[in-house]
Amino acid sequence: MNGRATAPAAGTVLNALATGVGSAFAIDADTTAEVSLDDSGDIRGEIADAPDADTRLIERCVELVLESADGGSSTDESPSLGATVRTESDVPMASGLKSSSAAANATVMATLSALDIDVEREDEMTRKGACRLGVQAARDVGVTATGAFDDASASMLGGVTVTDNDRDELLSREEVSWDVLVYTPPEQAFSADADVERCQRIAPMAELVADLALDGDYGRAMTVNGFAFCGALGFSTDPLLSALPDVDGVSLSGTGPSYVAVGGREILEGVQERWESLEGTTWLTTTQTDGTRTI
Ligand SMILES: Nc1ncnc2c1ncn2[C@@H]1O[C@H](COP(=O)(O)OP(=O)(O)OP(=O)(O)O)[C@@H](O)[C@H]1O
Ligand SMILES: O=C(O)C1=C[C@@H](O)[C@@H](O)[C@H](O)C1
Repeated sequence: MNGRATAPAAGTVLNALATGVGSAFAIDADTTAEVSLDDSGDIRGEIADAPDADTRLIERCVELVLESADGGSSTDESPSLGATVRTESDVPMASGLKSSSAAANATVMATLSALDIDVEREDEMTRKGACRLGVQAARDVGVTATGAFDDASASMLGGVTVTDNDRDELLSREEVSWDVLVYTPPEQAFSADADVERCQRIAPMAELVADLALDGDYGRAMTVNGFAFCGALGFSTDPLLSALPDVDGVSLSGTGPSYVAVGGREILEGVQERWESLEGTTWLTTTQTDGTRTI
């Protein structure tokens, strides 16, 4: 009774902290989860290379899947299921690249796979249903401001999504094929610590970004988002300015500290040279359209 799944990280088009509407795109950098079911009654999480990191999110994901699969059929006499869950990730935690959504999706999918439940069959558990369990887990353990259904849906479904995080509703999804440049400074910014009140002050800008994103004008949407949220969250706009005007779009990703840019490959290589003079790491990748998969 083992399951393994991998989920992509994501970059931001629109941060949902201002209005509850958000938009994100899956990128080709993965978090993998391995779940092993047992009859211990305990759920124990581990994060590779981060022995002191908070494992409550992935433990809660396993717990919610077991509860929803059980449907209240277990009795006092039946052995209670337990599990170990271990994640391994290409992207650093709390860096703005949606590692929490990827970890939640990979864990939910790996647990479903260990239980032999197929998310592609409507009568069992849909992909969106699986995604909503991960969002619920994130809310339960307090690692998110809005639930982050935007990040979670991009990672679960692949492509670029626009969502209403107040209602966990998908407003649009499109498969895109972009080159992506990522810059991650050597620090962490936890979404749960972000100043939501300051973000709410830029709601008119967020509404404009949502309109652009829903029109498919993702590049300009990202750039407006970048300037607005760098201001609200106190991050430098220098990486945005050094990427402009050549890129199609550039933004702070999530609640920072990473930045993402999209555009032609050669243009991004030029921006990478400039971003490499900053402290931290940069890498070139692409968008991802398959979303979360069992492996
Ligand atoms: N690879 C992982 N394995 C298990 N749990 C993780 C992993 N990555 C993140 N988490 C959980 O998510 C929390 C960090 O969430 P947070 O939303 O701040 O980061 P993020 O998703 O990288 O940022 P953002 O939402 O800005 O993209 C961690 O404290 C941990 O509980
Ligand atoms: O925690 C949250 O609710 C969020 C965090 C960031 O990734 C944002 O980009 C996202 O829109 C919402």
